[in-house]
Amino acid sequence: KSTVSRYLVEKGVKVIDADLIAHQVTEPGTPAWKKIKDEFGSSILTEEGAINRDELGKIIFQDQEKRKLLNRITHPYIQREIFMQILTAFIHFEHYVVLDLPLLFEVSKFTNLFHKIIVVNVNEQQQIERLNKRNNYSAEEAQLRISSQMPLSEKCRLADYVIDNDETIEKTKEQVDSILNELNTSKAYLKYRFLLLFLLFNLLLFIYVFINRLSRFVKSFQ
Ligand SMILES: CC(C)(COP(=O)(O)OP(=O)(O)OC[C@H]1O[C@@H](n2cnc3c(N)ncnc32)[C@H](O)[C@@H]1O)[C@@H](O)C(=O)NCCC(=O)NCCS
Ligand SMILES: Nc1ncnc2c1ncn2[C@@H]1O[C@H](COP(=O)(O)OP(=O)(O)OP(=O)(O)O)[C@@H](O)[C@H]1O
Repeated sequence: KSTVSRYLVEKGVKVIDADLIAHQVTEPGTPAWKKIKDEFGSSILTEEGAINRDELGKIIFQDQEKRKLLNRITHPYIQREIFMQILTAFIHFEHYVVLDLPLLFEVSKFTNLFHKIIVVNVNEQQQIERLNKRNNYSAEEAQLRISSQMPLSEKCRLADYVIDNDETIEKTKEQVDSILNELNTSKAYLKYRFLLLFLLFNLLLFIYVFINRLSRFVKSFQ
């Protein structure tokens, strides 16, 4: 996913990266950081007080309940930030945004809100080898991470587009280009814009009603 997202950014596409947001919302001193520290103890902190991501990863990828606990702590903050970035993109008249979401199918109930879903597919052997090369994970550690998610084959079945990332990055980029060409010609992204207009209208309506009620409340004391 990240390899495809980096290429999309090179092409000028607005990409919202859930992993990056997950790192940001768990910075030292954030509400999520405090909750993680309270629930998992200071043993998962570095000497500087930051989340020791390797240590926490070891815990949660071996223990489903602890992974669910971490998800319950972090996902509300991640989702809120994702929504804010979508709204910002809309206000900046972005035609569309790409959400880089590792757990779209596992945690999101709103897959139908997405105009198109793209899954980056790779065979499991490649996945393990690349994780080993990038993160120095053992085959077992890589397997634990892979098993913590929906099987890629299932995600491919649910996708509108599947990018086959088994071969060279150049071949992957060619597939991205053809999807972008198809997307840029489709008018269906209007669905996204309508939805955000609707959300913006409701937000403005809520603010108007709230101010109205507040002014009447204040007057009642005069
Ligand atoms: C466990 C943590 C500390 C490990 O950090 P680390 O820097 O090693 O990994 P990073 O955050 O870059 O994630 C790398 C990949 O791990 C996988 N992954 C991360 N969190 C999860 C999870 N809760 N469940 C399944 N897979 C996950 C995803 O494929 C992700 O792309 C971190 O992943 C985390 O805080 N996870 C909880 C928040 C989360 O669910 N993030 C996923 C995207 S929203
Ligand atoms: N086609 C490819 N050929 C060779 N290496 C690749 C290819 N695609 C990705 N890689 C490398 O494999 C590693 C994992 O790729 P990437 O970071 O894109 O995966 P990811 O889906 O974002 O993984 P995660 O879910 O763990 O964040 C990276 O080091 C990346 O450079």
